[in-house]
Amino acid sequence: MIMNLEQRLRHKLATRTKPVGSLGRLEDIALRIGLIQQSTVPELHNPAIILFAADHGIACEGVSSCPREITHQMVLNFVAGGGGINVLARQHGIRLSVVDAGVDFDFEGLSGVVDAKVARGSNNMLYEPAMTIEQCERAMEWGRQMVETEFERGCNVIGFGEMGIGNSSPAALLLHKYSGIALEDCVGRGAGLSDSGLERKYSVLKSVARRYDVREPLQILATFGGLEIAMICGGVLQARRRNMVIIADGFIATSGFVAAHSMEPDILDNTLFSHLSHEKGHRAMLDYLGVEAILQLDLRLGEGTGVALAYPIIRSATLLINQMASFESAAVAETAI
Ligand SMILES: Cc1cc2ncn([C@H]3O[C@H](COP(=O)(O)O)[C@@H](O)[C@H]3O)c2cc1C
Ligand SMILES: O=C(O)c1cccnc1
Repeated sequence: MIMNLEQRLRHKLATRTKPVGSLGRLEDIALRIGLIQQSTVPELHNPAIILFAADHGIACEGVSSCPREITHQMVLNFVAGGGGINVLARQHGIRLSVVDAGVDFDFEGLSGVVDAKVARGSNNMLYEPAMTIEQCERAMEWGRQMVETEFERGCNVIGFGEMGIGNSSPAALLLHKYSGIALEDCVGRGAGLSDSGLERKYSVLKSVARRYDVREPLQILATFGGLEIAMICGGVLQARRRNMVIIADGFIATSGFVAAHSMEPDILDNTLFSHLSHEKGHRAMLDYLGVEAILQLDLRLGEGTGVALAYPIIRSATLLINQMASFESAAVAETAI
């Protein structure tokens, strides 16, 4: 009998020295990566996380519990190696690039920050679209270029992180606009809003949502998105083109995947979803995409931290399918199961 690739992968998993199916979702992950790479010996090389940072015009409407300056202060912290993502990327041997997608601060050529600044933050979408179409396209192009650089370095597994005070607002609006899910179910506390802060955020975002009637995917992204989210969107599209394994992070980064999915639904074939965030709309977001997350740790940080935490598990899946003995090679009786 001639088996197709999926059948061969399933057969390989079923004949490793373990009860059938006992590696649970790790088997699904191995299967997925095998299908992406069209190989029964899938391998991950040179893992990378690209962290895109940007400011947001909407942040001055009191939609975040934090002041805008934290965006650039955190970028400096990432460069110094002190962010949560720095710790996790170091721990797991993941290359981290930090990109100024549109921070309202002059880093003056600081080494360790890629200068991709399209603007000093997005516009306040309460009054005008967050980005012009041209800015949005430029941001997407930067995302593509950053991924291309990683591809040229031999990277075949990539994740995206974000930093940008106020960016849970564009993420909520993008989910609402692309999916049609009620805005109320998309808006959460972000970095830590109080009850009254959450009410204010919802009322501001309701005004924004009503202000524009745009339906075309790129227009939605330009109107309601942010520069770092547009870069993630462009990056995801390029990573799919280069047939990489793509790892999605939390609510905010995944909004870039929702945008990419609206332009090219096939990105889902290459994507693994690292974790279910504590942020309110994330479960609805994953349900909308029809996917399940690997981890559930109540993280609500972003930065790519979920990607870094899920990576060793994803890698384990490839090591297991490649390195475990088969019943035959180890002379273990298959009937033992
Ligand atoms: C110190 C600090 C570090 C962070 N790292 C990521 N975020 C996260 O929180 C922000 C989104 O939440 P909101 O929309 O409520 O502003 C983003 O910067 C996100 O990356 C942080 C937030 C803070 C305060
Ligand atoms: O899930 C996320 O990406 C998230 C949630 C809250 C704050 N920052 C990021």
